[in-house]
Amino acid sequence: MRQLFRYYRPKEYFWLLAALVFVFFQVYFNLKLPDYMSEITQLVETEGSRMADIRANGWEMIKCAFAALMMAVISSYIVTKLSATLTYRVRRQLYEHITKFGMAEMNHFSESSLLTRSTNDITQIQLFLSMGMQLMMLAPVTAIWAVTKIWNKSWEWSALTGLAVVILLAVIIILMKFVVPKFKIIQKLTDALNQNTRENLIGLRVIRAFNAEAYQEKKFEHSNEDVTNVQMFTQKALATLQPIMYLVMYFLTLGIYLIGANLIQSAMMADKLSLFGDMVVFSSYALQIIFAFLMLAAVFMMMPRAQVSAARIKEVIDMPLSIQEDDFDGETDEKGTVEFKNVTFRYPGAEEPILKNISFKIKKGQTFAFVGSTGSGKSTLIQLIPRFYDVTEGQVLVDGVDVRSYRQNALYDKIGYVFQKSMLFNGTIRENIAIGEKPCSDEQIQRALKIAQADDFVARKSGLDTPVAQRGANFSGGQKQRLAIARAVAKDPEIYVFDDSFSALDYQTDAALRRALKENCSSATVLIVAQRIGTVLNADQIVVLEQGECVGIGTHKELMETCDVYREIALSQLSKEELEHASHA
Ligand SMILES: Nc1ncnc2c1ncn2[C@@H]1O[C@H](COP(=O)(O)OP(=O)(O)OP(=O)(O)O)[C@@H](O)[C@H]1O
Repeated sequence: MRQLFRYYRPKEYFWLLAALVFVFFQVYFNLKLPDYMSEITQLVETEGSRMADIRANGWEMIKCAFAALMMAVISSYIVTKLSATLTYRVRRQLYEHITKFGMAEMNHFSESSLLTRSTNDITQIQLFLSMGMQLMMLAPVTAIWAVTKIWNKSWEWSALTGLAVVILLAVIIILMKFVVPKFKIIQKLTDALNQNTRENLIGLRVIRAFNAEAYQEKKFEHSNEDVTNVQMFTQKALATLQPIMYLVMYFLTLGIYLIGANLIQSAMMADKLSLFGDMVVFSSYALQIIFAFLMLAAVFMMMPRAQVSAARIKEVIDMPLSIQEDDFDGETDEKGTVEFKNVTFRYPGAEEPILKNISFKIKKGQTFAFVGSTGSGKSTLIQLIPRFYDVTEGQVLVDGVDVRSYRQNALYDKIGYVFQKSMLFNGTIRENIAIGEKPCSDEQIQRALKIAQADDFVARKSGLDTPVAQRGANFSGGQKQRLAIARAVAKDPEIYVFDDSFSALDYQTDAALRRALKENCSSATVLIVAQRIGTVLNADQIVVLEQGECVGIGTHKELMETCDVYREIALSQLSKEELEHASHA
């Protein structure tokens, strides 16, 4: 929690100090009220008092109460503003750090946990700062001031007040012992609940199609019940605090009046009136002290929850980045080359390597295709080029330079990566295609759409201004793929990486798209991961992967003669005649 305060700038500490001064005056006015009460009581009890005096004291009381209210409003305003500023900055830093996360960090936390941490956990902190900071100032000032006011009155009254405070503290400590450990559990369970809700919403159509509502609902109910049970426990425990507090307060008032009655009875006639006034004042101050301790208790109740949240946020902010960028700006003599040198790769935490000792070099303008059975490591291999993961052994070089030496942006500038699952963002087609830092004119976008065979269906909709729903929900799978390809083309990169990006296209569109790419982007290097032999057989070189090992590199013709795995894949898709024909074409 303490570390959160480093997000404040020096001038904001001044505002904190100002809030403290306002709180100080608020307490001053609050604690002046019983003095006037005592004055009024004495005037009422004294024979021959003037009504005007009583009214004047009453008027002073109103002014004091109003002044205390004003001070409270101003200090709340300052504290609320300061807490909102701090949480804004924490949220921004959290977001900026998360955007630099590699896949390893994303897998470590999971998306839903990062979402909970960026929203719910930050709200906990904001709640604590806005309410807690105020109470933290108000409580000690009130308690200390009120104690000094009653210090020199009867010791019996003071002892009784002390006893009430001790009882309250004991109750609070016992409650905290039970409740605080549950806060950590609540945040963890909220993570799980969010994950469940998110999964259910994203997979709603699958759930319906498979009549799996009952099953998913049961899973959801389970998470929901877990959170509810723990929350019920904490709420029930905390709910006992209020009645106990009132009980202690009533007994304290009763005790003060009982002691007061005895004192008045045994006092001289002349002292009786002033003792009565003291009793009224004392009971007011004693209640203020009890309230102050309750406020502190509220702070201590809120603090552990906020501490848990702060620790969860800190865990993300302090997470070292597995991908540390270097400072090479990407200016190279060699252009458009990709080289793998004895690359071995193991996923973080996995025992077995997924890629074993892979080596090849792609020259500028060449097309390399990667084939192999599912799970053979094709996607993993190409993910090493933009450094989504770092190699375990060996080197990946782009334009002759190790990818680890690049500034991330400089490396990304060279690569147009089209993912296996096309990702479109809420907005328009124009915004989705001209998404990068480089400015992109409408002509460039239209050209990219044409190459990606997407111009027809975009024109049939509302052109570049066609709205795109979240995740591109208003487009078909093939349309989404074409838009994702157009996004890469508009970037005009040196190197294209297509991770099974033609799978949702029909054969005709697939062929037309590859032809258009060849005609318009002939100088670009292309890497294609594909399942269809038809997509890869015209590639300059085909790399065949089998369980993470490279079992063949060559042209379609060469591999048909030399590589059993390739021949098997090819023959499972096309007949001998078709393959013969394709090889000669
Ligand atoms: N994030 C990950 N963490 C751990 N293992 C992973 C991860 N992603 C993939 N794998 C494993 O790595 C292996 C290779 O997966 P990869 O996605 O590279 O295969 P692929 O050849 O592209 O398959 P497909 O053709 O089905 O897309 C698989 O066994 C998979 O289980």
